[in-house]
Amino acid sequence: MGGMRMEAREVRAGYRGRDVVRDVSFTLDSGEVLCLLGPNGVGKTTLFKSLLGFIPLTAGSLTVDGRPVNHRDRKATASLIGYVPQVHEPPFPFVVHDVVVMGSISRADPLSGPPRRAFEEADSLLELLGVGYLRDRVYTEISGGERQMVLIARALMQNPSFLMMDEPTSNLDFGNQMRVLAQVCALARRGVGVIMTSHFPDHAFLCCDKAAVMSRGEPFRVASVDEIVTEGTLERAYGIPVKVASIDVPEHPDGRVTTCVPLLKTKERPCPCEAAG
Ligand SMILES: Nc1ncnc2c1ncn2[C@@H]1O[C@H](COP(=O)(O)OP(=O)(O)OP(=O)(O)O)[C@@H](O)[C@H]1O
Repeated sequence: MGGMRMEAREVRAGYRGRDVVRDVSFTLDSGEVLCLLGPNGVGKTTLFKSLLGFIPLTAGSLTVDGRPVNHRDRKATASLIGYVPQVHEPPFPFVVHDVVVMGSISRADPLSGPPRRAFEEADSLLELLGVGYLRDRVYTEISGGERQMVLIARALMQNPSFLMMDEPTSNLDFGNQMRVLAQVCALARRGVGVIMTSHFPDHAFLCCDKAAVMSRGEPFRVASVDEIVTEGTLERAYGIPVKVASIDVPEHPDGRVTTCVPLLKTKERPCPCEAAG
């Protein structure tokens, strides 16, 4: 893999003639992780849908290594850009291994079905993500965190150069959120370029190289996480006071971590113990 560049230029997209996403430009190189933040309804999923070709661009372009991405060529696009949707429950109780194999469907010959090696690949991807034990379980009967890993394995069946992950940590407990973010880092180390959305600005500091905060009425800008995830940007986007703090953590490889703290007005609430006294 290695050494590819995705470039979005002045992308616009929306629904029924109304642009939701305007003038989105960024570059993403192999091995980079871009975190897309922004309030509910601002257009994160819409941007994903347009970059994945589910809805048309009304202006602008998407290229990889300077060549326009042709979404009509499904096979070629599938190996270029993979997609991990939000965790959902499918209508049928498929076995986990089959859900992963289905990820190879755009590569498959429609008459003969998935190639034999797809079955082995599905096994090794589940192992790689640490969930080999789920292989014969029923997808509807596993937890949200386990489902997320299965959906990542399914997307990786295409061996995509770039991966778009829509809220990969939603509905996950604290531990599983971190396990998924650790997998995002591992994918990037293996050369995959990742774009992920999150509702937690801390996630950008935890595992991303670049960030963008989509905010109504503000231009879209991608830059380093430190440049983008600032108190001013978060306050304007989310409408709450926020402190961005760096704290010393000797156990951390960098010795310091940065975290975003929402400033709730806790002083106005009496402490329960005071009220009791
Ligand atoms: N199929 C659709 N038809 C028309 N409008 C839509 C459609 N899907 C989304 N929208 C509108 O587009 C805007 C952006 O929605 P989108 O789902 O992209 O936001 P989001 O940033 O992903 O939100 P969230 O964080 O809540 O998932 C919203 O105003 C939404 O109502």
